[in-house]
Amino acid sequence: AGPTSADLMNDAESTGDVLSYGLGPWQQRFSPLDTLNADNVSKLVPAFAASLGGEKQRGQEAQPLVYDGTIYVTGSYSRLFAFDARTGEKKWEYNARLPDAIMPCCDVVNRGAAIHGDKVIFATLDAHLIALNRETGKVVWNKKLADYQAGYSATAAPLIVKDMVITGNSGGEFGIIGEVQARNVDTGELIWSRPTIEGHMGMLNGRENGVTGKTGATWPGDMWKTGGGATWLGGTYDPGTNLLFFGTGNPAPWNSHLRPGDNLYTSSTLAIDADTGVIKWHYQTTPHDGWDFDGVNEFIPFDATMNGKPMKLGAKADRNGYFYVLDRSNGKLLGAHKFVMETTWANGINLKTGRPNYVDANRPGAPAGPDKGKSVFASPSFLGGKNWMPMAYSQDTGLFYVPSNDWGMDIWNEPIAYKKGAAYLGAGFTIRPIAEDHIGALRAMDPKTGKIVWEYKNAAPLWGGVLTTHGNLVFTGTPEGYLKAFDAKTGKELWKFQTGSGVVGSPITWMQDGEQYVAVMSGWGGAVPLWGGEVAKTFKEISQGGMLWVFKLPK
Ligand SMILES: O=C(O)c1cc(C(=O)O)c2c(n1)C(=O)C(=O)c1cc(C(=O)O)[nH]c1-2
Ligand SMILES: [Ca+2]
Repeated sequence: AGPTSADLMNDAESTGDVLSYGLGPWQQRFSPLDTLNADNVSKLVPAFAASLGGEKQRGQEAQPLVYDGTIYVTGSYSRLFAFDARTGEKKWEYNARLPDAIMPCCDVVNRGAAIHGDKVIFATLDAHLIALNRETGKVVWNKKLADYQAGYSATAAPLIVKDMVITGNSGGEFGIIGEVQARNVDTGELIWSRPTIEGHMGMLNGRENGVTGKTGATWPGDMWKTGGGATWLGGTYDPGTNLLFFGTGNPAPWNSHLRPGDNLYTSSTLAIDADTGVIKWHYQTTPHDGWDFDGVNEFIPFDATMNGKPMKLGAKADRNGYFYVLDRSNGKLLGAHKFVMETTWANGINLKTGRPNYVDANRPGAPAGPDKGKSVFASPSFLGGKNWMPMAYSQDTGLFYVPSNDWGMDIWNEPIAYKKGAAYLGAGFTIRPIAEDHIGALRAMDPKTGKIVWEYKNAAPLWGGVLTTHGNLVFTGTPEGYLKAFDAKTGKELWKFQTGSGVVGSPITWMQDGEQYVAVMSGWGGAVPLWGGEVAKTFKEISQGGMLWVFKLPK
């Protein structure tokens, strides 16, 4: 019959499969396996590889799933594949056959699927949610999430909680309205929805379920009607508090002078009641964002002792360059630490108010008046101190492994008016490196002190997810084509393998036939080659690809 919702909640402990994005509802990306470890990882070799094929090979950001001898993985252009987990032979392929007019902002990516019972489910770039039969790849149901012609799309892996499939949306660069939807996993019918911008109505079981915030409170005039705040990275779930944690993206348009106010609930983390879709608390990382600092980054629950007290915590490495630690039961800020080289837009975060200490001179200038079109240098760049690529938390070392980037940008504002289905930025920009020797930096961060315990610097921006294991290992990929393994305690590089194209996917590990396997997607793409300015030019020689690589120790 396949995995149940209870099996999914147990995914972090069950090592014979990988049932969910992030390896469990907390998405710590921590595996208790240690058959493969810091002493023997240097011997790791490929077991097999499998191509996604297709004429157009682009950004492969997916995390594979493994269940009952099958690897399920999504590919660019909204495709889903089932491969034999022992041989790599293709079992079936589903291609969503997208309309020409889709409007993804940042490449034709997809980050993964979800499985439940006899179904495997994923979201598409034309904003549909599709459930396929796991064995055959045939469509069981197909639901429209939103209107792609208004700029909506979907790139995140769905999350399954209590027989509901929970999705975010994309389109913040087109003035869409961010939303979280919960649907019946068997039928695809909507159970509840929660918009993220104040003034918009939620739904529960076919009835109206409360307006999200008070109209006009933090947005001028009608700006809330096209306010952005996309939930484009999906969410995490804490069974203990029954809270879903969804980050929200940039306010629309980017030009902040057109929308004075905090612009709730953009660039925030929302804690949402899983049963009703009601917002229980929110924490806004960048109030009145003017730099495209989408706050979508994953909020990872973890338990730790702080100031001598055992606490239910959550951490988020934000696009704006600060690493936040909150009490996950109430959203109270406990710590905020810079994790990148520089944050020119703010001098730290005020722990009492929870607000950034803004450096006003480094906000891009107003579109009219004396500061008209004034360009400023800002760091991090709009692609972030950290973008979509998920960090990992080791329950052994107590450290978060954060895939981060050190870079800045020239950014200026322009006038803009909303037009359905058109880009809604009101800003221009060029990204620039800020260090001689690197852009990417994998950083091991102590969440209690904010101390960076070790770092690995990489020439190209890091754009792949991280995995850590009880074998004292940390895995991540590089645009230069390597999957690398590091010692989790010291950061020493222990192993690398050249996959033939940039690695921007998220690695996984599992036990099969008494051996520990590791798998990752290879295939360069995502936002950097499209939006990276000076940086994109430097790395334009990286080859495209679309391969699943699977590794194990020799027998
Ligand atoms: O506001 C949005 O709706 C939205 C969506 C997405 C997306 O769905 O991939 C990205 C962004 N914004 C974004 O700002 C961004 O830097 C970005 C990078 C990537 C990527 O996959 O490489 N997606 C997105
Ligand atoms: Ca965005």
